[in-house]
Amino acid sequence: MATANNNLSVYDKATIPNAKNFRFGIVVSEWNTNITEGLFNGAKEALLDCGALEENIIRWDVPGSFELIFGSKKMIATQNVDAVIAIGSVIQGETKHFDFVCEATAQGIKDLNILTDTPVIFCVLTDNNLQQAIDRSGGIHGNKGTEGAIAAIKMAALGR
Ligand SMILES: Nc1c(NC[C@H](O)[C@H](O)[C@H](O)CO)[nH]c(=O)[nH]c1=O
Ligand SMILES: CC(=O)[C@@H](O)COP(=O)(O)O
Repeated sequence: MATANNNLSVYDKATIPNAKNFRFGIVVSEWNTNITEGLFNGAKEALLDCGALEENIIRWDVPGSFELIFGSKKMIATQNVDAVIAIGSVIQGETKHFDFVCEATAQGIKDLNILTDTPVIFCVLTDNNLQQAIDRSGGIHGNKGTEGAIAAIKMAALGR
């Protein structure tokens, strides 16, 4: 189902585990910060709404989405978190750089989910233009940050 038909911010709290006993790392890319701040706000609000404690939400900033990989790896290694939300916004420019950044970031985050025991949520928008990013970071299609937070809670609770 395309996002256009599926609001990213809709969740039923009755189906979400309580997050009060979990610690969350959120690694945020500084590229397109107007977008990533909206994603972060959506994620933090959803975590708190589902019972997470403010002191159990650790935020680190990294230069770009490619650096989400190392930032998430270091967050896992040093901060004793139950899940990491990797937040980025990649927007198509004039060259093929978009393709390489998106692919490398997705593959790197996938690798962390294989190589570590801590779930890393891929909360990275990969948009053709700024409007698509705006629409998915608190706009008409909701907030992928909210979606990422719910995924992080569910994955942190997996097997508990
Ligand atoms: N163009 C975007 C980038 N590019 C930067 C890379 O993510 C990386 O920081 C650089 O290649 C140095 O390693 N990053 C985004 O997050 N969003 C973009 O639109
Ligand atoms: C995703 C990118 O790296 C891209 O926004 C950079 O823009 P350009 O391809 O015009 O150099």
